[in-house]
Amino acid sequence: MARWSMWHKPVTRSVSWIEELTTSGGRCSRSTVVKQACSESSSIVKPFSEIPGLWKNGVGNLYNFWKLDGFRNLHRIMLHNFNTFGPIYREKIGYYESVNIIIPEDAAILFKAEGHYPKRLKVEAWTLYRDYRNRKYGILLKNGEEWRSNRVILNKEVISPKMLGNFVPLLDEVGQDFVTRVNRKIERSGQNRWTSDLSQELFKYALESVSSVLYGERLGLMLDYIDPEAQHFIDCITLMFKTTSPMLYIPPRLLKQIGAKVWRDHMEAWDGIFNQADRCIQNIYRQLRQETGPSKKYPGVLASLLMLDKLSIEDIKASVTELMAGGVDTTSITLLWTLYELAKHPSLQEELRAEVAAARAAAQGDMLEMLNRIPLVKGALKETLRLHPVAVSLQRYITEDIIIQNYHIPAGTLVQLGLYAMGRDPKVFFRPEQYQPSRWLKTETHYFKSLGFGFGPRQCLGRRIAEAEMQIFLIHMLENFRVETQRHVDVQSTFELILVPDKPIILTLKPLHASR
Ligand code: HEM
Repeated sequence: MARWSMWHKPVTRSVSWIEELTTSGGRCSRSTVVKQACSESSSIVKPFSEIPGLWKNGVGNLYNFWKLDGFRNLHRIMLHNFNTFGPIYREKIGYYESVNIIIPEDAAILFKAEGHYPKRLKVEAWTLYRDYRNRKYGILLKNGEEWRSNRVILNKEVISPKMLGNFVPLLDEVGQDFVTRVNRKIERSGQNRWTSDLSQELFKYALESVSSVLYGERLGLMLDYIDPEAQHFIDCITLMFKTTSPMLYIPPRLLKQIGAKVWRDHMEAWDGIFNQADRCIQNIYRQLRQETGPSKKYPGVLASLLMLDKLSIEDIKASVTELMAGGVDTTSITLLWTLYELAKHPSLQEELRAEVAAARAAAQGDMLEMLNRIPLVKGALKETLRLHPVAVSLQRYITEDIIIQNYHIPAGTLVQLGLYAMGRDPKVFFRPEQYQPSRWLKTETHYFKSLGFGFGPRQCLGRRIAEAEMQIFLIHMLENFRVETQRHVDVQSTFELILVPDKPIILTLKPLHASR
């Protein structure tokens, strides 16, 4: 515990160096200043080898990790390690080696050292699949200059605020259809309510939303009969994530060689994802070639990229597939957690409902305008991502030497910010166990605290789509239904590469208005 109380002192020093660096007119290189600072204060900067942690025996650590069911408990193990070692620790599990940090100010130092081509942990299972099937890497897996040149083009079509006007009407339509679907379920129940594990419904909502933005077309997942291929795609994404986590620690090449089931399942999952994405992409490509004149309607991200003609078709296909795969479990699980929290906090739910009603009245129903008037709804989503982040950690290979918590960390090291641990740390968030969306409205500093979508040029490419999709969903749900949950059901997270609920979340939706 003594370590914890020392946290903030050295951090202030490190940050002021970085501030000095960034305000020095850019003439002095950062590494030079760090080196200078190192030599001036070498008595207090401790070497890399002194960082506390378990990093000397990767195989032994892997065995212990496996005994602790670490493949599913990674987030809890990280939390425990920060409690044991303090705000920085080094670890090696199997062939995976990293330095882990938790303090927002240290995150600022990390991201300042990410370089021009930020690089995350390489997920070898994903690259091995593409190499094996001879498929191109998309934006998620590319690195270096190729990543940057692709990302600059994709940014304009996917994450630029200008695109929101195109995305919102498409997402709004899906949101309205979800309400109709829930009303149908309520009607059929004959009990004026619908109680269910909503996860499958939310997967469909998320896939319908992201596909509608990517392809400018609906897949029809809000209808009673749905295409079995689309359902298969959803199942494949879940399987793909689940089978990735053990392969973070055991080399997938080895598992492939011995024909391990986890590798075979992983291949099957990616095959299903690529096949469905190929079908959607070919369909739009065919339509585009048959079109005669320009259309006023927004054609979707894929068609826009094809018409722009700045990326090769293979690059477009690879990135659109990754956008489609990245756009399902991420938003749907965040929405599920949000509904769960709102069900547990009925008066907060009423506050949000009142905010949405006022926004609807002030914006006269204009959805784009409404999105500017719902700060508490946005706070609720941030709060969900604080307590239930999709990613356990953010990672970067640093491109220059840095000093964190008075330890020297050499360039090339994989440094991870423990997002889950940070969100639950009482030194970072006041009463972290409480779900309080209003904490994000206060003027107190949120410096490097809201990192659910990552940070900087390598942050989540789908962020704009995800945020709009989730805000629109909550607007429609709050306007139409009251969400309730069974009392005393405590749901935790489990690690399946992304964090997911460890048991079904059963929710009851009750209509606010009598059916017409
Ligand atoms: C609640 C929803 C979501 C969360 C919390 C989330 C979170 C993240 C995080 C933490 C990263 C890594 C960022 C970094 O390293 O700094 C990421 C990357 C990425 N996300 Fe998301 N994501 C969400 C939804 C989506 C959606 C809807 C899409 C697609 C439409 C998407 C596509 C991507 C892609 C392509 C990348 C890789 C970008 C790159 O490497 O340049 N995500 N996401």
